[in-house]
Amino acid sequence: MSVPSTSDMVPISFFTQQSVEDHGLEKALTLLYNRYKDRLTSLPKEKGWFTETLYLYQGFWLESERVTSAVTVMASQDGFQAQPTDIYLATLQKSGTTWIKALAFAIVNRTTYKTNSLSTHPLQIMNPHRCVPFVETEALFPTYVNGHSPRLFSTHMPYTSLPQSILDSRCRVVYTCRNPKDVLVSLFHYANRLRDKSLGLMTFKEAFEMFRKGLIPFGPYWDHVKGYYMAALERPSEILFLTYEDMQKDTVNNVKRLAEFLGYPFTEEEAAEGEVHKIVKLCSFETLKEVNKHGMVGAGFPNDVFFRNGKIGDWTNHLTNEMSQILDQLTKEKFDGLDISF
Ligand SMILES: Nc1ncnc2c1ncn2[C@@H]1O[C@H](COP(=O)(O)OS(=O)(=O)O)[C@@H](OP(=O)(O)O)[C@H]1O
Repeated sequence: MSVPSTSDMVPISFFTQQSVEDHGLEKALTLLYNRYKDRLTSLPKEKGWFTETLYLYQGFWLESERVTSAVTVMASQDGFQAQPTDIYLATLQKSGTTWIKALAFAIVNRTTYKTNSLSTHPLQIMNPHRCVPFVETEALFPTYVNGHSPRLFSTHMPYTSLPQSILDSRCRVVYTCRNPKDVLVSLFHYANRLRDKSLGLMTFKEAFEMFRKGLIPFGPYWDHVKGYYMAALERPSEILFLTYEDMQKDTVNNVKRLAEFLGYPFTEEEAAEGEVHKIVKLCSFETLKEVNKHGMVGAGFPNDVFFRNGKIGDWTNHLTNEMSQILDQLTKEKFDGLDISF
């Protein structure tokens, strides 16, 4: 896979083979682990999905040593500096992170990366995860070095755990959530592809039991969603709350809404030229899956792992009636009084 040279617009991503080799991802994670291990040992623990351990930190379960994990969250809280023009794309894993990264990147950078010259568009060449870095990974390797604005970041951190500088900066935050039953199914397949080989494969029953107890990375699911939902109610001009399902059902109008919220509304001229549709197509599951058939995002993360089937409702092929009812009941209780539907 050829990688375009770094420009002012694409952040220098540590998430490339080259820089992983140069800097040593494992070494960086080990350094962070050593810095925070005293804090980790005092935390409640459970079995992880990807690694041996999930730690309960600030009310949420975090894996031990991964790119987005307890130690990278702690390091971000200690050192991450937000800028007022930053844009944050927050999600729980498997809720549409890759898709929203592609859309936001394409929208914000559309004058530099034109949808008319698709063959050179970064999203036709590399994974959306390489175009938009995680806040959590800034603690490992800073990615924006050219004073580029706005900086686009994603994060899996719960609202209440965001670095204080993000909360204080009043930057724009986009939160995307997804039906918990589809999140569970997606996470189950993802974990079985990526978890430490020594742990063996998970059964779906095992995954379900952990999910319902809230034991997922950055979970409980319901608390994560509710945290951002409440924040969006309080600060609607700063936090946009989207669902994966709405995005699927009416992609065009939600992309327009996203562009407006981000401060990059489509002009009438662009609308007449079909720019919205071009961006929707560029970021569609089918297009991105094809681009990402081969290669790696970075060490241990094949490009194709982020594109499974991209549909609403695959849970019907995995959950028994009883499992479905249990999760429906939990969702009803936890989201009581909130206007969230899938
Ligand atoms: N462009 C686009 N459009 C629609 N759906 C998409 C797209 N890209 C990825 N996907 C599907 O999203 C699921 C992966 O979720 P995330 O991107 O949040 O995963 S991650 O947190 O970044 O690991 C995963 O869902 P499942 O297919 O149900 O497993 C992906 O297939």
